[in-house]
Amino acid sequence: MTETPAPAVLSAALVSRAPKALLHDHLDGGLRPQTIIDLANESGYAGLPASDADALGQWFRDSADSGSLERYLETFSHTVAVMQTADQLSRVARECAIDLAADGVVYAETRFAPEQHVAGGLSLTEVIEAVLEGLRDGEAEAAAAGTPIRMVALLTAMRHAAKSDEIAELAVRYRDQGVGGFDIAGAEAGFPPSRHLSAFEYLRRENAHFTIHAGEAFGLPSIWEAIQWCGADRLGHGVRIMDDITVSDSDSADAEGEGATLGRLAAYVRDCRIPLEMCPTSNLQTGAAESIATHPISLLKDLRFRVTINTDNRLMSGTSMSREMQLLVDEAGWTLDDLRWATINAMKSAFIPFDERLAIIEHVVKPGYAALSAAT
Ligand SMILES: O=c1[nH]cnc2c1ncn2[C@H]1C[C@H](O)[C@@H](CO)O1
Ligand SMILES: [Zn+2]
Repeated sequence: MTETPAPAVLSAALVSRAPKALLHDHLDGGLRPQTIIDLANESGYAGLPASDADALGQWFRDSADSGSLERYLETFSHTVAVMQTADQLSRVARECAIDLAADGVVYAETRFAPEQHVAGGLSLTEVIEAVLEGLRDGEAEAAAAGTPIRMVALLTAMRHAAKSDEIAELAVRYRDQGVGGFDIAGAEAGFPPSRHLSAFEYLRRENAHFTIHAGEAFGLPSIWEAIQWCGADRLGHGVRIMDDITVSDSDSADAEGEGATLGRLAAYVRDCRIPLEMCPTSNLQTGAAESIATHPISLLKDLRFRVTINTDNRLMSGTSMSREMQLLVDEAGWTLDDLRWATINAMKSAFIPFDERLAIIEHVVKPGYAALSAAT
């Protein structure tokens, strides 16, 4: 993005200090392995594939590394199994806020599907309230530790199920209490966004925000429906927008994206500044991309799409915001200016009011990057 030469190396220490904004992180995909073990022991869940934290973490990473979204999603049965009481949900949410803050994340939206957490007898509202309480506790602890973070929850409906109307209503009911918006997730092929049209129409009537997982395991029709039928504010992943971009020969798009031609849908996404919640490591695991070096995120950055960097599932991908950023620096040549740009993109696209977004950009993100630039 910049004309100035990139520093030779952006060290891990420097990247970890950079302020970060995270729009796409699943609460049930980010548990600490030791917490899963603790909660399984306390609740009597006997289904874990390993009893030692390191081995369990490795099991999640390996099992999620299958090249298939459907198989990737199977690993969530273990995390969801230990998120069925209010205490369990609050603990996971509190630790999510603390872990993200310790990684330099200053603003995060974490998403979860309330309907997956009622097997232990909780109501949907009890699930939501337990998560919100944990997020508030985590924010307070992070602030006390000198790493303030603003946490927002997104409510997800599972796209194969039929709860989206109810979950959308809850997203509206809790919007002034820490819920920023709505999402649909789960297997994409065979479950187009338009299945949940009534939920999206309701949210639009209510002036509420939503994002849709689209263009991850399925291509342009899914992205097109998400935007043009459903009216999504943002795209979860959206990596397959590449199917509507022609690069004249594979190496010819230069650092400004010259040499690339956009189809109508890609042009619309760029023209309307529709944010892309991109999750590089997750895409390698589900087969949506081949390598970090060739991941579409870099071409989309050069073409000035509204690109953001995200973790998706920190447990399944063994990742963090710092790691995702560092991979882009080391393997795709991203600079500190690029990281700053993507962070501001994310803040501009956040599901909090405009004045609050601006305050974080002006008072946290820009000064943070200025201090890092001065240090390089
Ligand atoms: O990357 C993803 N694509 C589609 N669905 C996903 C992805 N990561 C997690 N999920 C699902 C599994 C979780 O149980 C659910 C709610 O967070 O969302
Ligand atoms: Zn996701």
